[in-house]
Amino acid sequence: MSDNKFIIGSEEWCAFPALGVPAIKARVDSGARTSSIHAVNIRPFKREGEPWVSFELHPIQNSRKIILRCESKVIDRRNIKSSNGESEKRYVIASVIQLGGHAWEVELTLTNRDSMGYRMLLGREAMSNKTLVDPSESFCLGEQNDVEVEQLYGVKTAKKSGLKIGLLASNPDLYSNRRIIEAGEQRGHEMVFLNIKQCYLKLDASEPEVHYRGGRILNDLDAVIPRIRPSMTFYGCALTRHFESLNIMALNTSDAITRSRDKLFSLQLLQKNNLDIPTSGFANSPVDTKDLIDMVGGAPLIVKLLEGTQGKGVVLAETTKAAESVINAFKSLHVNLLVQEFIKEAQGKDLRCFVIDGKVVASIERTAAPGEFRANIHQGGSASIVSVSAAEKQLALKAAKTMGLRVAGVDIIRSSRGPLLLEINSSPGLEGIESATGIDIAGAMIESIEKKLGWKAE
Ligand SMILES: Nc1ncnc2c1ncn2[C@@H]1O[C@H](COP(=O)(O)OP(=O)(O)OP(=O)(O)O)[C@@H](O)[C@H]1O
Ligand SMILES: [Mg+2]
Ligand SMILES: [Mg+2]
Repeated sequence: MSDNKFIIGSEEWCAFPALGVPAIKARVDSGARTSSIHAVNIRPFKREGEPWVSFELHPIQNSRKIILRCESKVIDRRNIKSSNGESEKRYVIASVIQLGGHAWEVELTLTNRDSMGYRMLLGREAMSNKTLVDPSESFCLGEQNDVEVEQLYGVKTAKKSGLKIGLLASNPDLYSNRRIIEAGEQRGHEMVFLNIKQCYLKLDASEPEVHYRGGRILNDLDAVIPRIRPSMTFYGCALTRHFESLNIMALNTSDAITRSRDKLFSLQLLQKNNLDIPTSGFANSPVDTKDLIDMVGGAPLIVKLLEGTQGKGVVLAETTKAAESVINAFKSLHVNLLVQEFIKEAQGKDLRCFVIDGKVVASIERTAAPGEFRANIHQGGSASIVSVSAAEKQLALKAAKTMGLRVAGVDIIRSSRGPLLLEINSSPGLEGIESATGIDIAGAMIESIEKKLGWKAE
């Protein structure tokens, strides 16, 4: 039976002549049914009435130095479950694989394998009747070193190019947005400012697209940085989600942004994960106002609108009477509000920790203007450098992780019972914190994209 089968190891070098790929290292995995190959910026198109795709392939593991654009006829679209259990609809192509001296046609699904070690996975369907696997061996059909592989690509090597990164925002003149564009360009990338309102979406099972006013198609971006203002949350998150469905990386995902924009939901998520927050209460009916006030320890207390920013919806009620009338007044206007214990001992100060990729990259202390308890810069607060304790750092990191944010501005208030989380921002401003600390935070944000996409400067 196995007479004409040949043995392969757990990794092998393959080639796909029709795709213009002279060498790609594959992980051999008989536990996987289908084979897949790394593909980004996948663009479906029609050729002589038939469905085709063009895609970019970075054939070298953990590197984007070499980029090939490949084209192939599409033979199917299929739901594939990846190793992390998530299902994804993928294009399927057929191509002749060369392995050692052997060649035969295999099916490949196209997917972004940036987060995987290998740019290609050889599954059992492609092996059947051809090969036997010896998992204890590697490169049974010959090894190739980096230099040889790069030489093979020599002629085809695209000139070293940066990434193409879209900034999804509203105002290009804002300090934070200017800095992000500048930092990306400084690091050698092509930065595109995209006004969220001018993007529109094509929802289609086989050809999803994002268009920009005037008709330009934005499917060729490598990554997007969503900087969605609160009033644009719904549309901005839908747009970010659409980019994600095109396999374009979002620095913060639409899910995480949506989650963090709901203050009540965020607090629930934080307390569920045992992270300390000020005791807070939420009720539907004014009938419960009195008890709600008692529940958080009575006046003085804080009343927060669920949809406030820059400190605008945060009120300090000094007495029980004042608290009752403020709460009932808001209730009669049908706005959702949160009642919260007042952390008096913070004396109008709070901390902002800027978290990127599981690290606190910068922290400042904000101090409220005289006579004010809100430390927001927009309320006249001032920023200064501060050293934060290990416990405070831990709290900030856990909070960002709980919310699923790769980039987060975590606000912490120092109470007599330790640091408490106030809120977590998915589009934290850069001006106050960069000027107080002198740290290149915009650069660190771009670096996070580079890392995630395996891009390295020459
Ligand atoms: N429970 C509290 N006790 C004492 N001070 C508080 C409390 N909650 C908020 N503050 C103060 O009020 C400020 C604004 O509150 P918070 O951050 O919750 O509101 P915001 O409107 O969402 O602001 P942002 O612009 O940061 O999103 C805080 O930075 C802090 O200084
Ligand atoms: Mg806020
Ligand atoms: Mg705040």
